[in-house]
Amino acid sequence: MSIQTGGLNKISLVSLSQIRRPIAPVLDHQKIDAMVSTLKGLPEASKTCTKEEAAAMDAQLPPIDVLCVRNEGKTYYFAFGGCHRFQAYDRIARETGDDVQVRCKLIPATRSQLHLYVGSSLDDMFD
Ligand SMILES: Nc1ncnc2c1ncn2[C@@H]1O[C@H](COP(=O)(O)OP(=O)(O)OP(=O)(O)O)[C@@H](O)[C@H]1O
Repeated sequence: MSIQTGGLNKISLVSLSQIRRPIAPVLDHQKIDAMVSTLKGLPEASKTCTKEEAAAMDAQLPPIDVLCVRNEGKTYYFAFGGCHRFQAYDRIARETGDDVQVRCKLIPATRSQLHLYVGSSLDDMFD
């Protein structure tokens, strides 16, 4: 649980295709395999977390913190963490050919807060 979402209990579903991920991840592919297994409800799901954690997660991945920014009347979603969970969702989307719903904790943010993360690329974020 992050500092920003410690007090937010609500979990929202946002389409994978709607979430912008400006920063390229460094990945552990075994972890992604295990997460994909979790999403598919397969037994090897508990490889990268304890059995108790996996059971508590009820065959789901923990929600990902997603910034939610309003700009010119539209809502934009940005994620800077959750790299491995996104890769797992990406794989399921590729395999099924469908957009998938991502479990998120939405954090309302302003343009200037987003600027802290992306710097001078801010305007490119809303293309
Ligand atoms: N196979 C799995 N099944 C279910 N949950 C998992 C699995 N592997 C890890 N988790 C849980 O998913 C959460 C995120 O894991 P982790 O931080 O390793 O990946 P991440 O998605 O890249 O996130 P971050 O960018 O915050 O590091 C943790 O709470 C972890 O316990």
